[in-house]
Amino acid sequence: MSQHPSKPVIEVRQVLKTFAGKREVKALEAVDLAIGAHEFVSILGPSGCGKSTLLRIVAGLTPYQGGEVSVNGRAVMGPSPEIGVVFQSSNMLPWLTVRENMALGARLRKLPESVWAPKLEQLMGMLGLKGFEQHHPHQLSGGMRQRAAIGQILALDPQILLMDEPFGALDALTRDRLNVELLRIWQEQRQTVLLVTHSIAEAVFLSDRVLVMSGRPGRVVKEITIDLPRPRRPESIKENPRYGEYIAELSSLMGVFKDEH
Ligand SMILES: Nc1ncnc2c1ncn2[C@@H]1O[C@H](COP(=O)(O)OP(=O)(O)OP(=O)(O)O)[C@@H](O)[C@H]1O
Repeated sequence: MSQHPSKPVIEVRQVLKTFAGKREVKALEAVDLAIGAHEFVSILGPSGCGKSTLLRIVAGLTPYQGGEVSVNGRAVMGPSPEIGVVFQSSNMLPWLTVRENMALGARLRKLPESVWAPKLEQLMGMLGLKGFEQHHPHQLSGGMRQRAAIGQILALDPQILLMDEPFGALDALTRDRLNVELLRIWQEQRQTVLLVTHSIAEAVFLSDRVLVMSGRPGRVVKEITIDLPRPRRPESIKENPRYGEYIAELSSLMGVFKDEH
């Protein structure tokens, strides 16, 4: 399952994860996946099947009990600068401005301002945040806050982007717009992306491949290659008959699994 011809950047083999507690939860069982350089891969699966857990394991934020996880051929032992993680709600500090928040990671890593400042300028433009540099997070719309959160991560130039429902809290229109922006940025910078989403349309629009997980304990049970031309635009892609076929195939697969909680 999930074989990729080039040497994988992210490789997960037979990973097991059980949360201990009053009621033990077996979250993941024998998860396999491999993601090649510059690929955009999405994970779909019923609620509670372990998608976020899997992403956090790859990010080095959550330990696991069995199997192997490697990034660029090295076993994941903890967070690493080559990986940037974007969560559903932005983790910007409310007392800092947008610019200060976006510069924070670079400052903490003690990178010289001459390196990150021009990059920040470019990102502000790309993300439509010009003119909002001195605003505080609460002065931004939800969509802008999430753009700034993505900017915070991109400012660190990660080779790999892990995204957990980054647009899940936004209205449909804003979400569609940010998907277009994300794709534009990815087209330019070609990070290796692993995205967790609940939206079949989002997964099809953005991805090279979509992985479908089973209900808990989650496993990757299906992999669909999205063979749609790039660059993709929402208007033209929806006219492609294959788009509808992928949506239908994934909808029927997702219908098989019940949400678990
Ligand atoms: N820290 C934790 N302690 C105990 N159980 C946990 C913890 N984190 C997650 N779980 C459990 O593990 C299972 C998988 O959770 P996870 O958040 O990875 O699923 P998900 O597929 O991302 O769900 P959703 O789509 O609803 O966000 C769930 O049953 C959840 O309750």
